[in-house]
Amino acid sequence: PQQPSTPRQFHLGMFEIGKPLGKGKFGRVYLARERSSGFVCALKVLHKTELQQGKVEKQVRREIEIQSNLAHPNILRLFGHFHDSKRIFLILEFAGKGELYKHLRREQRFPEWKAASYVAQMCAALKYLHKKHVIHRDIKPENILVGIHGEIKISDFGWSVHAPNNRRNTMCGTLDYLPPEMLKPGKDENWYNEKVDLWSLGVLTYEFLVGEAPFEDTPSMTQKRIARGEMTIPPFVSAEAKDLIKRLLVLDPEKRIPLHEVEQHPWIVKHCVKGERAYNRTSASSKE
Ligand SMILES: CC(=O)N[C@H]1CCN(c2c(Cl)cnc3[nH]c(-c4cn(C)nc4C)nc23)C1
Repeated sequence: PQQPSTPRQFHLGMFEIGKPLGKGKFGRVYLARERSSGFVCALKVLHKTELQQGKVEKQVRREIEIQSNLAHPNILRLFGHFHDSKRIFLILEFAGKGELYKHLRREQRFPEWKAASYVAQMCAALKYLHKKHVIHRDIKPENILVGIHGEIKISDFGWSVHAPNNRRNTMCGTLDYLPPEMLKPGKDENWYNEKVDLWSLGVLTYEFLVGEAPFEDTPSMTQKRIARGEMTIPPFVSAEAKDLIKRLLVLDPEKRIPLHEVEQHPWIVKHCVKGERAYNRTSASSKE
């Protein structure tokens, strides 16, 4: 009988392991090729002992559960997972142009057309996530990869949760992207919703255009500046881009510009030429 296209069970012997692609907090990622189909992927290897020591097994289980059920061009696919006695293996989509933050550091900052294109793609991905009541909660350049055609893909769902979330979470890593409502732990449980990703999208937009995060400072100063929404946008940033950043970096989560308005924002529309306008432009130029 015909072998099913996506076998239920994966195991290490099915893969030819290639060069190391890099390492995350708890695992290394290798280029890999599935022997029978020749399919190229990224194999993330997590060591069970490290996960136990880091008390992140639940987080990894959640990352697997959430990312396995997502299928969107701007979200890195998790095709499957398997484990042996010592390790857990995640079969991930391979992003041909690697980590976005490396491109950002190399280019210092992105031209407005490129930043707007990336923000529009982030919008599409976040709309898809929020429709499924998934909050990513860790949107930053380090968690975004670039596909072979220059499209961006959100990766690392280690911090994502199903909304509404009212669990106490200890944060690690940079504070730069945390929204104010996640900084001041409420008397009751930490209550926040999808709108935390809107704040992070604002920080990301700023960092794409300026080359550094808006509240970057010492950790204690960063917390203060986030809580007060204290940031300055340099004069080389266009008025439209400044307007969008200001509408996303709003202290009150309910007052942040919603995703469908972000994608209609003049700065996004101006730079993300839709099909027909692009067509008219090329047909017009061919008449010249
Ligand atoms: C937190 C984390 O896992 N970070 C990275 C490591 C590599 N990894 C990749 C993952 Cl998970 C998927 N695809 C990748 N492609 C690359 C890459 C491509 N080039 C040309 N250079 C690199 C590097 N890396 C990946 C995710």
